[in-house]
Parts: sequence; C-alpha cells; structure tokens
Amino acid sequence: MGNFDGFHRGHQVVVGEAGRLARDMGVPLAVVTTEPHPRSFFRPNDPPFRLTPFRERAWLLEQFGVDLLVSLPFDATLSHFPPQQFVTEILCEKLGVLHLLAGYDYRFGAKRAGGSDLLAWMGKMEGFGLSVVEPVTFGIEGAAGQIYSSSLVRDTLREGRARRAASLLGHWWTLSGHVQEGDKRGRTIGFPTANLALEDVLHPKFGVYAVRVTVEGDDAIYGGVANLGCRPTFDKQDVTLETFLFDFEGDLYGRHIRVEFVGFVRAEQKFSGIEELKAQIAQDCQTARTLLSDPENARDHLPPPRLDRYLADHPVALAKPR
Ligand SMILES: Cc1cc2nc3c(=O)[nH]c(=O)nc-3n(C[C@H](O)[C@H](O)[C@H](O)COP(=O)(O)O)c2cc1C
Ligand SMILES: Nc1ncnc2c1ncn2[C@@H]1O[C@H](COP(=O)(O)OP(=O)(O)O)[C@@H](O)[C@H]1O
Repeated sequence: MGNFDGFHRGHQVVVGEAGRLARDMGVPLAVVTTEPHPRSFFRPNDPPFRLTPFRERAWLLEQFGVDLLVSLPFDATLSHFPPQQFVTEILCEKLGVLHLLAGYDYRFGAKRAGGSDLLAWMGKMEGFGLSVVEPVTFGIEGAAGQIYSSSLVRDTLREGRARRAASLLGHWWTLSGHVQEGDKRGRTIGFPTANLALEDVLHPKFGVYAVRVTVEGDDAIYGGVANLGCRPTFDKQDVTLETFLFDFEGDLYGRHIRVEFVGFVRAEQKFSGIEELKAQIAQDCQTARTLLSDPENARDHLPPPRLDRYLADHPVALAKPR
C-alpha cells in the first residue's frame, strides 16, 4: 500500500520483498494506491508535485513484477473512511488480503489516523500478516544515512539535476504522454519537436535536457534534446516538453512516447530572434550527443548515489549522529 510516487529505491525494496512473499505463498502481488494522489485532493491549488504520471507508474510497477494494480478513486467518501473500516471493507472484504507490506511511515484513513500499529492489530483480528519495511538509506557504515524519498527526488529535479534524480530512483526520471500538435514552427527552423503537455506533473528546472526517447510500437531508443519550459522567445505561457529526436523521421502525432531525462544542458532563455535560437539549438544538440555517448548514460538501471558527493553538497548531513 502506498502512493509510490516516483517509485524510488525505498518503494522498490517494499515491492521486492512483497514479491518474494507473494511467490512463497503462491498468491498474486497487488499494489493498492489511490488516484488522484491524496495531496492533490486536499490541496488542489498547490503547484503540481507528482513525479510519475499514472500510466508511467503502472508501467514501472509491472517491470517490478506486480500482478495487480488496485487504484482506488480518492474522493470525499474515501477521505472520510476511518482506517479500521478501510481495512475491513476494502482490504479484507473486497481484496481478500493475506499479507500486507507497508513502508515505515505509511499513514492511511481519515485524518491519516491509521499506521502500522493499527495494521498489526487488525491483522491479528482479521487474519492477515504484516511486514513493515524500515527506511532504505544510502550511506556509509558508521555515518548518518540519507533516506530515499520522493521529496528528495523532487528537490533534486527542481535543481535540474537529472542524473542525481536517476541515481535516487534507480532509473531515469521519465515523462510520458501522447504527442500533441503545436505551432508547427519547429519544422521551419530545422528542429521539429514532439510536444507533450505537462499536466499534473512536477515542473523540474526549466531548460534544455539531453534525453532518451522511446516511441510506442517501436523498439528503438532514440537520443534527443528537449526543451522544458514556456518558450519565452515566442511569448508563450503554458509549460510543455518539446523533444527533437536524433536520427528520426516520421509522424509522431497522437503516438505515446516516453522521454527519459539524462542530463541538464542549459537553462531556458528568451532569444532576440529565430536565428539566435537556431544556432543555440544546434549547439545544444552537440552537447546532448556528447552526454548521451557516455556509456554511463546508456544504462537502464542506475547505481545508487555516492554519499561522498551528496555530503559535499549537504555538509550538515555530516554532523548528524546515526
Ligand atoms: C533543444 C531546444 C532548445 C530550445 N530552447 C529554447 C529556449 O531556450 N527558449 C525558447 O523560447 N525556446 C526554445 N526552444 C524552442 C521551443 O521549445 C519550440 O521548439 C519552438 O517554439 C517550436 O515550437 P512548436 O513545436 O510549437 O512548433 C528550444 C527548442 C529546442 C528543440
Ligand atoms: N526528429 C523528429 N523529432 C521530433 N518530431 C519529429 C521528428 N521528425 C518528424 N517529427 C514530427 O514533427 C512533429 C513536430 O514538428 P513541429 O513543426 O515542431 O510541429 P508542432 O508544432 O505541431 O510540434 C512531431 O510531432 C512529429 O510528428
């Protein structure tokens, strides 16, 4: 159970352990989550914070061996569910749960009143088992560990640090969606761009990124360069992701694409004219190609962050006792 936003290494440990248990017990592995995220329900006017669009999250969970994704509509009714009723009616009666896994900080039910103590107690009454997964940290023996969390990934992306976000997640941070029509200007400047709207998704630092792109129904992974922002040169306001795919020709309108953020190239700028923008995009392509040619960046699975680098940026973490 949980929201698994971003599906970082902590979540992966929970799902991995749940998978082993499910196999031992010979039962399916299900993930119970809610849509929208409760925070969007309670604070609809907050800026978007979601790390993973629904379809991307479903895809990631499938990669990690999840058999069933149970997505409960989070509405006024569910928000008022007392935790005991949630367990009895939804987990036991509707889903027939045999064993539950929850992260150490998992809270649920009205006013977030339920936690692992309640789950353990209800498990004894209703006859299901419970495993609580301790925080997963990266660190070195004898020093303070840093806990993997979605908030840490968000902060990292707001700083534009795509590679660092990927090392926290274990995979590249990815935006996906169906390609939309834009102003048809890209092709006239020699860089057609497949456009995705950023609906209800965290806005990372605006700027240009080196990306890897996959297109539904096509096995290739294309390198590319993408501008994420509101295109101040053209006095636009809406935030979009516009991706130029290297070594690709074809029609992408309406196709579902996944764009993986590999590295930050530069911040978004307002240019004085098209020629200046064109010259800069040509340079961006060079930078992105160089970044993408690094074998470290050709991986699908990323190694965990190096704590020494983390501590260099966050010296206060050094002082914390274990
Ligand atoms: C690599 C790249 C970098 C870009 N950088 C900027 C930028 O810094 N500022 C800006 O206003 N537009 C920038 N653009 C342009 C827009 O993102 C967009 O591609 C252009 O307005 C064409 O829009 P269209 O797809 O709607 O035709 C960049 C485009 C690319 C491909
Ligand atoms: N290498 C490529 N990278 C991105 N899009 C391409 C490429 N080659 C062809 N296209 C097509 O061109 C479209 C983008 O062209 P563009 O002139 O920017 O139009 P729009 O403003 O509608 O996005 C894409 O949606 C896709 O269908």
